[in-house]
Amino acid sequence: MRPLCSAAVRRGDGDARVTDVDVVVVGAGLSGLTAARDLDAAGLSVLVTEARDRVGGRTLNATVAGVNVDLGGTFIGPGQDRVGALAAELGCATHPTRTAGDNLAFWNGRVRRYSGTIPRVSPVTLADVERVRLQLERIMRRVPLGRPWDAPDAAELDAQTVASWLEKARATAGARSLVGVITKTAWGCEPNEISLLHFTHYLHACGGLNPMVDTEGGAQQDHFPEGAQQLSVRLADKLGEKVLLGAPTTRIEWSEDGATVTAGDTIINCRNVIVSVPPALRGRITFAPLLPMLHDVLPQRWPQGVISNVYVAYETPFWRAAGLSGQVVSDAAPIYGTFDTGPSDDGPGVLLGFVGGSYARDFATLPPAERKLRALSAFATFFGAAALNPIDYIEQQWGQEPWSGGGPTSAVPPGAWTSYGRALAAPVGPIHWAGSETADKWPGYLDGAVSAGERAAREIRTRVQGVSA
Ligand SMILES: Cc1cc2nc3c(=O)[nH]c(=O)nc-3n(C[C@H](O)[C@H](O)[C@H](O)COP(=O)(O)OP(=O)(O)OC[C@H]3O[C@@H](n4cnc5c(N)ncnc54)[C@H](O)[C@@H]3O)c2cc1C
Repeated sequence: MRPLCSAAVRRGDGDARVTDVDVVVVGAGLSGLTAARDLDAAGLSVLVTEARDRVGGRTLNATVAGVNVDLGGTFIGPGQDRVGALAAELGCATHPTRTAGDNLAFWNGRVRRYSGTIPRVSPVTLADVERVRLQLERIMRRVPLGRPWDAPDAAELDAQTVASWLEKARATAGARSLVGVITKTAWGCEPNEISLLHFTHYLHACGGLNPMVDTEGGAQQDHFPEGAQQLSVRLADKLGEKVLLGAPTTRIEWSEDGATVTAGDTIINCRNVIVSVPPALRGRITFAPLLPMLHDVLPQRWPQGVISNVYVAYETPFWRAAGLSGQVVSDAAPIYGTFDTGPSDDGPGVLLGFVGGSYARDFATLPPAERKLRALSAFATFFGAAALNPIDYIEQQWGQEPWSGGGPTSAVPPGAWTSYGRALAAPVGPIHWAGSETADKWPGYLDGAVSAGERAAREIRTRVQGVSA
């Protein structure tokens, strides 16, 4: 089919600008921009409407003491082929995350050194964590990728939280705390907030617990020295005027033949729409007519977690001289996990810390000076008094970002997948769904954002150009 017309925005009679394109993509995060890139390359006219005045969504570059850092999505690892291929194509280099030296665990009020991923807090806890991991991975193999509701015991898995399952499995307090650190940092929630079906589906989509939590050989293996937002910035640069910033989509009127999208003061007539915002934020868009019931209610049942991250910079990475990697796992608020993302032994030294779950909700309400004090105190508990003298400090509260609604990803509660999951990625007439959370592999990650964008673009090409999906 011929493209409807060029994507160039033109002025209408009144204040509103009216334009026609083949496809409107709502959201200029990595997923939406990947979809737009593919459709543009396939000869379809596209317009990306973005609420913020920047691209990249949950990726955001910043500097601390002059060093590039990521305030959002940061790491990539083996098996994340789609984002790896995109990074290579766009010339976005990656760098191994620093692992040299011992890790630290702050556990039951004591700091201990260890090597590897799982902190050796006690032999009993270690053995129990392994037992729990094996049980969870046995369950995950029953949960089909992209169709968790088809698991033979889906209803049972979706009727319990991770916390209630741990209790039933008689997990030790140590194993429960460790799973708690994982839910706080991976989903921004507590174990009693997400369903076991969601947890095990996610594990399956990542290839298991170790690929998800490991640094070497796992999802934290590499990062982008120029920042992960560069992926979106470079995609947007190629799309040029086809990306409209500061234009929140508020209304989508649709029929089987097409849609009219209202984005800021621009009204766009199009043949198809891809909505790439986090599932919870779909509910802020008025769809006329109303979406089918499952699609309409889903945003209420797909909440984002809450996470904040902090970066502290020092003259030098003094912990390296003490034989430490800069990685910490902690069972106590405010900082549950840290990484060393500094450039070299000469300095500046840079530590990233994650504040997730229920404490992140409290943390966000504290005055900025108090937040900084608490974060520095935690770093000092881990690395000693030298951590109280930073040369720079920055932080990001994802729970207070209106166009993210939290982060890092959706913390899906019991009952949601089995009741509404079928509507997560299923198109409705001309409306298709992208966004990392709709991916079958690595959902909630940069890789999932890319593969979901690619899948949504394929769906549209099948519909419009008859290309096989
Ligand atoms: C603190 C943190 C750490 C993370 N760490 C990692 C990591 O190490 N590795 C990893 O792989 N992933 C990580 N992630 C997750 C990763 O960043 C996301 O999965 C990914 O960036 C999501 O991309 P997306 O395009 O699907 O969604 P988003 O990035 O959320 O993009 C959606 C876009 O839609 C826009 N939007 C929303 N509503 C509207 C509207 N009504 N109209 C128009 N535009 C709208 C938003 O402004 C945004 O630009 C992390 C995330 C956070 C927050």
